Amino acid sequence: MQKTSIATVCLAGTLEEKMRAAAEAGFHGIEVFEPDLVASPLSPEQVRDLAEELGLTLDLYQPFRDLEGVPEEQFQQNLRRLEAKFQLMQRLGVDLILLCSNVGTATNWEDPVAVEQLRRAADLAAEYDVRIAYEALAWGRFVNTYEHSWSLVQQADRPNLGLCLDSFHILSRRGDVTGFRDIPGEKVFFVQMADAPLLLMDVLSWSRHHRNFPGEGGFDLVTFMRELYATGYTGPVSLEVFSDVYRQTESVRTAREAMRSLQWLDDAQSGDVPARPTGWDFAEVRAAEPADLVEVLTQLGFADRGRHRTKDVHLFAAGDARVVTNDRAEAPLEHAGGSVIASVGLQVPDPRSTAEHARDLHFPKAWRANRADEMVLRGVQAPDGTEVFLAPSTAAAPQWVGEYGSRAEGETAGDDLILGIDHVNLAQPWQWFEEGVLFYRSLFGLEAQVSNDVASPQGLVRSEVMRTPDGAVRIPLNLIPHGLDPGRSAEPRSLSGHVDHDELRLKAAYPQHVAFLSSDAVEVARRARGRGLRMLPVPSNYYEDLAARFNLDEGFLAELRENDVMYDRDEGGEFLHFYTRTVGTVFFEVVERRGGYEGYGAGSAPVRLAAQYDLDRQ
Ligand SMILES: O=C(O)c1ccc(O)c(O)c1
Ligand SMILES: [Mg+2]
Repeated sequence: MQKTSIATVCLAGTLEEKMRAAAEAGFHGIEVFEPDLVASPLSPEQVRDLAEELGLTLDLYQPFRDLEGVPEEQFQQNLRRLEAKFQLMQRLGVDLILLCSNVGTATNWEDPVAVEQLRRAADLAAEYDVRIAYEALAWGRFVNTYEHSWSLVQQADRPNLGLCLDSFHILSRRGDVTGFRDIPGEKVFFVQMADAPLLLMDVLSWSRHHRNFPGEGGFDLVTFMRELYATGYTGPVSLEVFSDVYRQTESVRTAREAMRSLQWLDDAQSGDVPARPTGWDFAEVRAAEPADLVEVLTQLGFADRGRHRTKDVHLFAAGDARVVTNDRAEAPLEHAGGSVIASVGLQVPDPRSTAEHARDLHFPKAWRANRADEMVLRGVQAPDGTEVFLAPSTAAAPQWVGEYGSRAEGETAGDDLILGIDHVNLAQPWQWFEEGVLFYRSLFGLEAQVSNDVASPQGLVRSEVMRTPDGAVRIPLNLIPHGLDPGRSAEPRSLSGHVDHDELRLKAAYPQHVAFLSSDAVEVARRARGRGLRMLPVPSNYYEDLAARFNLDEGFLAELRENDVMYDRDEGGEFLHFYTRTVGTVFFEVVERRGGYEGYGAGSAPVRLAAQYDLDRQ
């Protein structure tokens, strides 16, 4: 990897805390963001000494604003302002300054005037051995593309005047990065990387609030890096992320996430794609009231495959869907009145190499005590605390199934209409949503489907599905809005080691679910009702709306309505699904996909959330 750097604006805390966090995470250097310095009690000399002590280089001083394209008198004032910064930079020991394209004070723009002023600024900088990196802000008044900034830099023709390429400014405007080929690498003085969710909003607000780290958003940063390296650029790759989330989360954790994002980008850019999971091995649900869980699973058609030889857990199975449940009430869950998807098992081609990859990315390990004669699954902890176990890909029943019960395998198969796990929906505390996206992308090569917002009575739930291209593994991540946040603070979770009791308790406060794939959802619902299952009730208004939206056969509609089964249709095919009552905070869904339907029942999620909210309050 090339030299790594991070802008202090990415991190929470004081300048000193930011610097310590960057060093702790292993960054080579930092960009000093001016407002952080101005607000710091440290003198420039002390900042310089602290950097040296921490082993950090000070790579860039930024930003300098609104210099060019102004009337001469104003320009002279700007030069004085600039010179003061050069003097400051000498005290800091920084020799590169970032100059943003003018966003306000330039009024009668003419390229030649700006060129001449950039040239004069560069000549002044040369007296201080300073270099200037000119950055086209996406909302620059006249210069807002890198092509334009490059044209001005070329015309100004000074060795100490070059470009800063910032992925956000370029990709937010759908810039064409193949144009980098026209720029010699040595004229790129600095590179700032940021990702962002693909939002439709003005670029300034998008940039100032919603940037995130590479791999957490929707930009094609892989192509960006390839084109950048093709110029021969060898300078630092720096992160510059303005984020409402990361400004308030623990800085060491954020810095580690930032470093991981660069590792992912480096791997991805060199064509290194992680081995993808081939399917679900199991889901583990723990409840304060395990008997309730057992009841719902049994009613759904799951067979009790017995207790584990040595642990207080039970296996329930139907088709290839396997759910492990706790036998005894767990104190922390009881306290929260909840339940939790404690872990999931993913089948991967080579668990050992996925585990090694997890270690390289510094994801904490998940541990389970095992006896010598038991199959050991390697595990890793997702940012939300969910443990993800790595099982070998297999078409047959996994080997560990033999550790349960005494009955011969296959004797109690469960309902034959249930085929396997379709998806596992994991609620994400707001401060770790982005980390969740990078976790599944960097470790498992999952891809993010376009996100959407789902209305709930307690706020908007942002939902983003991480999935394998073939759909074998789908993990919708739901960002829990503040209204639903049970008072969880942004306190750092332990960065290594086991999910502790507090962790479990907090996680148990969020609704999560496991969805099973079936070949006939209406029939599964009918049978389950026959066994006494309480479904999530669907209001009559929903079916009237369905009738209006789709020209459904009367009999079919009645069948859906009688069984509380919901319906959706798109170009690909049809979707039928229903939800069970909630046990603590976990519930189950049964889905049927007809044709090439790839969604999750858009339109039904708000109805589900409202129904659950209603039940919760009864
Ligand atoms: O939002 C800004 O003003 C701003 C400042 C400096 C940068 O490097 C940048 O990308 C944006
Ligand atoms: Mg920038």
